Amino acid sequence: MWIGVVTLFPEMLRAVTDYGVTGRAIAQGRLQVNCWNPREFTEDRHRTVDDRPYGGGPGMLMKIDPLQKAIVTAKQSALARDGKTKSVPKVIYLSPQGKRLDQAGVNYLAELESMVLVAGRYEGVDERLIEAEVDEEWSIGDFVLSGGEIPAMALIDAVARMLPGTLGHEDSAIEDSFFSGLLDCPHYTRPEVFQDRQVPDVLLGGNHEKIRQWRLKQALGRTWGRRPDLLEHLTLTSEMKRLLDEYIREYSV
Ligand SMILES: NC(=O)c1ccc(NCc2ccccc2)nc1
Repeated sequence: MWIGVVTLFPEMLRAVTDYGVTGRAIAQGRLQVNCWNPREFTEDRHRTVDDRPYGGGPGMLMKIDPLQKAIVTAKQSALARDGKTKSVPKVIYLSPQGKRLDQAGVNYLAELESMVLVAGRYEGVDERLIEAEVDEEWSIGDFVLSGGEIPAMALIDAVARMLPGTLGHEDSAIEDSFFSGLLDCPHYTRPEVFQDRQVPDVLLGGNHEKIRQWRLKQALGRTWGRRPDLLEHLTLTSEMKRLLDEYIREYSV
């Protein structure tokens, strides 16, 4: 997948390009991340990228012209890259006003061939730039950050995990609770006893079917207890209903 990022702080993207699962996906050629800095597209002596809002009020907005030039250049670069037929990259703006990102949204974005992520700074951008250049607006949560770079990197990371060949153990994405719509089950590793706390016996037993059922029951129970709203959107199999009932009965004793 080809991802362009329009940002005033391209160095921040090293957090995903130089480390971990995302860094490996890039090293293995499964993911490309390129940055374009609006400041490189300014034409004034002071390389101005922000301006005051019409109507007054606190803070500044990103200037339209340098931002638009950066977005257009990123899109052209996506289309000019060598290789097979290319679709025009989707331009995505990260903002608190966007659609809430969840795993379903990540799965949808992971299917795209390319995208340009626009990381806003200051109080955001001129609405006419959004109308003229942005295809989709997404939010990683109901809170305001000082810039869209961290949301952009969160999106890149979540999408990169879904690319084929990224997760060594293919099942881990599928077992990812959010992939299944449930919260994750508890996890344990050595030592067997930590501060008098034991690892659940079933996990030491080696009976994979019992372990699968225990993990599913724990995931269902935790979702029921911590995020009942997630359960509302799920169709439970008869096995899931049985396991959740067991959990609730044990929980209520
Ligand atoms: N919740 C998010 O995804 C998010 C995205 C960006 C951001 N800060 C930059 C910005 C501020 C105001 C308007 C547009 C962009 N903060 C949070």
